[in-house]
Amino acid sequence: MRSPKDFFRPLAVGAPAPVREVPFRPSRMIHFFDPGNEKMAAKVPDIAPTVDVLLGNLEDAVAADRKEAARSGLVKVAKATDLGDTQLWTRINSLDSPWALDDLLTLVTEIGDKLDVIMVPKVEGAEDIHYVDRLLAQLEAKAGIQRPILVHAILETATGVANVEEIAGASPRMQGISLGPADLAASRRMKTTRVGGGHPGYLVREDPHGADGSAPRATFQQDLWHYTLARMVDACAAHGILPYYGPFGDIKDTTACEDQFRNAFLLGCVGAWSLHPVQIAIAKRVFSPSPADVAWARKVIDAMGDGTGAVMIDGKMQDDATYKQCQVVAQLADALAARDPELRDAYAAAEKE
Ligand SMILES: CCC(=O)SCCNC(=O)CCNC(=O)[C@H](O)C(C)(C)COP(=O)(O)OP(=O)(O)OC[C@H]1O[C@@H](n2cnc3c(N)ncnc32)[C@H](O)[C@@H]1OP(=O)(O)O
Ligand SMILES: O=CC(=O)O
Ligand SMILES: [Mg+2]
Repeated sequence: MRSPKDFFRPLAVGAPAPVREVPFRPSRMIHFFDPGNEKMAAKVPDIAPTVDVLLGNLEDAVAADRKEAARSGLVKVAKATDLGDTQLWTRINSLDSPWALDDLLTLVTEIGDKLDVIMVPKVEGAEDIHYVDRLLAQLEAKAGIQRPILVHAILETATGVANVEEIAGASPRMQGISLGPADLAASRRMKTTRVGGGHPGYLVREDPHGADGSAPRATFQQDLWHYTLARMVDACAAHGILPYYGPFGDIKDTTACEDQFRNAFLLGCVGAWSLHPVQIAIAKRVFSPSPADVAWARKVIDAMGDGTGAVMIDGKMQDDATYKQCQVVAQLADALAARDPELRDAYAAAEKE
């Protein structure tokens, strides 16, 4: 572990100074595309303005013989496209793969000034982040990059979950963590073959009831991911970085996708991955607080003055804690409204009601 005194020193001579606070930029959906797939890459100029984050994926879902095409495709897209204020991220290959080193060498030297965040898969502990941290500093110095590229970890191994707190605090570059339910299920030897979401077998059953205890008993499906997500949210909040739900693989089941995303939103996540264009609008809807909730939050903030004491609003007690809850909602709304004029108008209209 670096001494707290040295934590914010660049890790290579000539590298930019680390950030002291993770900038909060809207990232309701991290939209995955395969930069080596010409059809998908051609859609980037149209998709970019509709998403908060565009991510060129180099890892899983890109076949081994297409890894180099994906890497060079991302360089091409980044150089050719003006993304405006949409962030550009990449997911590199895992650190034990034959491709990760070249991913970092190529991307930082060729398009490091355009990349906001590098997503690192299968992070197991702080040592993985330390490795990427130092290498990025060396490459940033070599390429003359002026602002540090941030790092995002995927939580998708049992060891990673066991070490999530140290991962979250491993470097000032840490921007956030996403839950990776597919690899995590495999790593834990869970018996689901789905990418995220629930499972009909993971349930609790109502107690026996009726005259002889034989009445039909309701079952309630439970959330397989609740424990990990909650633990990840706490680790992120404790270290001032951002938590995300990851992929939902049943593209056709837009209802269950929305439910899973909403659980994550309510629990503290700021966004989720969109794997297909149909998931973009779902993430946008879910990870933007509703106009009614924003109007309520502002009403409480106004009524609470300096935030101390207690007041009643519409029969509900408000005090310092609810004031802080409402500030979370209002601050998120302000950040999203600054990026999204439609949302800004919806929030303004709801406040007038
Ligand atoms: C499991 C753990 C993980 O690691 S998840 C992250 C890794 N996986 C990914 O990144 C998957 C990304 N998504 C995809 O590859 C595709 O969406 C998959 C799921 C294969 C479905 O593709 P396909 O069968 O073409 O769907 P479709 O016919 O409904 O597509 C309609 C048009 O939309 C396009 N499209 C599809 N996905 C994207 C995308 N992510 N970004 C941009 N465009 C996309 C398709 O190319 C298709 O275009 P067109 O109408 O034929 O011109
Ligand atoms: O990479 C994501 C996952 O779920 O695995
Ligand atoms: Mg994975």
